[in-house]
Amino acid sequence: MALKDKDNRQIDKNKTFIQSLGHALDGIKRLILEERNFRFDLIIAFLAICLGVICQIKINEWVWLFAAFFSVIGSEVLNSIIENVVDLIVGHHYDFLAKRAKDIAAGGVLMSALFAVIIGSLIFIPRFIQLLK
Ligand SMILES: Nc1ncnc2c1ncn2[C@@H]1O[C@H](COP(=O)(O)OP(=O)(O)OP(=O)(O)O)[C@@H](O)[C@H]1O
Repeated sequence: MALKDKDNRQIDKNKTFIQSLGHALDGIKRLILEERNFRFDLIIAFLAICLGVICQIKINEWVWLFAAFFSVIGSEVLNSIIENVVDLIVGHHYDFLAKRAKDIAAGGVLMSALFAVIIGSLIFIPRFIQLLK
């Protein structure tokens, strides 16, 4: 068993896979509950999957779609980590380095979102054009 303090707060390493999994699921729950942009990404991903099923996209298109999805999710996760670590270090004070770190992290999210828009457009726009013909 991992060591816990009187308030049941664990600070040492996980001892079992189940324990690690529990904390990882806690992290995902926190992202969903606390990060508005993360929820928005999940909704967009769900709509893209529905559209992919309706349009019967090819296997290589599914691969690109999921690559785009996980690229956005990955950068959102990195962005959240940076925001939390910066807030932990700086607290509620204006700090130029804090601004720089958070703005760069947000820039990373924007770039991966752009990548996802390009992938989505390459897959779906030709099909919409086909439908209009
Ligand atoms: N301690 C700070 N010092 C200086 N600027 C800060 C600080 N905290 C936040 N900022 C600025 O405010 C912006 C918003 O910060 P915040 O922590 O609210 O991110 P956020 O709104 O949660 O980001 P996201 O839109 O990705 O969810 C940052 O991008 C940064 O420009």
